[in-house]
Amino acid sequence: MSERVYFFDTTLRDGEQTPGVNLNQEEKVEIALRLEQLGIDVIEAGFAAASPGDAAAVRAVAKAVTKPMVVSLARANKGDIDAVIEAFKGIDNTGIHVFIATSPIHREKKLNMSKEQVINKAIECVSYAAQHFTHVEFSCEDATRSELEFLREISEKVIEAGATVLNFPDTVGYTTPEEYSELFQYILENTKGVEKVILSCHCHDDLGLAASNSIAAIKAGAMQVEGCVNGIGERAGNVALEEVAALLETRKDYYQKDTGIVLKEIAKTSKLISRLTGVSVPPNKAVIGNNAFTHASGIHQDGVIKDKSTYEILKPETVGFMETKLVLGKLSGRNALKKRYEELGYTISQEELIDLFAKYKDLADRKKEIFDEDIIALLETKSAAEHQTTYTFKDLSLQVLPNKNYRAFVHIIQKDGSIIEGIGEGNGPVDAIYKGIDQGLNIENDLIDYKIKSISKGKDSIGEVFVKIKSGDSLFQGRAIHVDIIFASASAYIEAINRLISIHPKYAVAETK
Ligand SMILES: CC(=O)SCCNC(=O)CCNC(=O)[C@H](O)C(C)(C)COP(=O)(O)OP(=O)(O)OC[C@H]1O[C@@H](n2cnc3c(N)ncnc32)[C@H](O)[C@@H]1OP(=O)(O)O
Ligand SMILES: CC(C)C(=O)C(=O)O
Ligand SMILES: [Mg+2]
Repeated sequence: MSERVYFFDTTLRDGEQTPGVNLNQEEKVEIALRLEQLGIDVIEAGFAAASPGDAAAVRAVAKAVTKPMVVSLARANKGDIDAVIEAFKGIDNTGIHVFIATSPIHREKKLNMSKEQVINKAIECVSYAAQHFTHVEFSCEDATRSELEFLREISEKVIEAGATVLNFPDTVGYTTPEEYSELFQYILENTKGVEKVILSCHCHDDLGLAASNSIAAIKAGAMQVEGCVNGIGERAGNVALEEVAALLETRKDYYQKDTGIVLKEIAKTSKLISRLTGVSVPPNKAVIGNNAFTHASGIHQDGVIKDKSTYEILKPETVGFMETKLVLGKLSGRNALKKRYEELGYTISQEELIDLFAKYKDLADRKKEIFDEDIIALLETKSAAEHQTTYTFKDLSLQVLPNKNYRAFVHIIQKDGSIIEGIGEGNGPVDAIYKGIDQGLNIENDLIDYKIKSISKGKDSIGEVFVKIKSGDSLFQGRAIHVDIIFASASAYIEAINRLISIHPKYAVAETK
């Protein structure tokens, strides 16, 4: 049978210790209500002794939620404990979290206390707290740099004094999965009265091991895991609770643990906390990052199109995200391109796909991100090419003249494959190019309109050029799209000229030139 793991969320206390984060009462209440939806068992709402504002927020949170137990942190001194008692006066389902450091470094350098003094302080404070609360968590701060025997000794004493939860924090993210699991095994095997309490783990991520250490503790017998949504917290942060929850769900086959977490609430909770704390979620963050369910490479995209389980161990819907995403880029393959066209409502044959894919790769080499507008534009390029009549733009080069004018050398391909060169000078590059085309093709017309706009997003967006030319009373338009707007400008102009010569007898000769 699966055992239950309790989730203790300290986003509102340790999470608020993230440099630069400051949550007011309203924000704490809003987050707490979300945490309740997420199925958190215990919410640490703050540190009542820290300020009158935090005491008020802790109280407001306790009044706002109904299901989770709400606790406040307190140092091992009467003043801090009294602040918690005061904050929770008259509110049910509240508790206290008392801590004192146990490691030699903290005892000697910070507290200036002997082992005996630390134990006596802990007993005195836990006893006092237990007179006011039925839920009393006691934490051995910096447990992972403390002597195991001392942890056992203080644990036995605080259990006797009335502690109901014992927490062994890896305060500075120093431990490793093997070592942390040995700590829990040692406490479980050697501590008198341990069967009466819940053992808890609390991991910081200084060496990137917070999730591994938490899961090792759970495997070794910890029944409660403490952490913050989005992994925020002091320094490198606390373990990201959503990672532990997703792991226990995904690997239930191995860990066989139940939790009260409503996984589909994860995305909403993460977004709210990111917004209210101002701490953004890195795109590659496990479970909640923007890229966590996004596939970018052709081989992976092909696999996911065939069956999502090839590259997804967790469904995005399970944790409240909308869907698996395939992003088109330089590394995508034909199958992903075809699927995107289909999603956009275009039916593409295999032959068309071969042609489009070549153009797509050419575009992807030039552009960082490919948007839907880009691939639709590729289809349009294709149909423009099909309509192509007499002339096609080949290439050009530009010179800046000493008088700041431009000289353009334009190469145009005729239907029979021969190349025409035109040379033109103008006060800008497009002016010079258009004069070069006119000169090469010996065609007179007036440019009536020239418009340019970007089709998709970003600095490397595709440009669309629209031109209108006039010959006699007739107007002819041309349109072209390309990453290079100079190329697009020349192609659009030549397209307009193709239309002109196709209906203008005067230029019929031009076709056979
Ligand atoms: C591992 C953790 O995350 S612990 C939680 C950390 N969170 C916070 O500190 C946020 C809230 N803190 C605060 O607002 C302030 O630090 C307060 C109001 C709690 C205390 O402020 P001050 O009284 O000015 O003390 P200050 O913060 O400068 O120093 C801490 C004092 O508490 C003592 N102390 C530290 N931990 C404990 C403890 N668990 N039990 C008893 N005393 C402790 C220190 O030795 C120091 O004592 P000293 O003044 O005699 O040297
Ligand atoms: C107060 C304790 C539980 C803590 O946050 C830590 O040791 O990291
Ligand atoms: Mg902490």
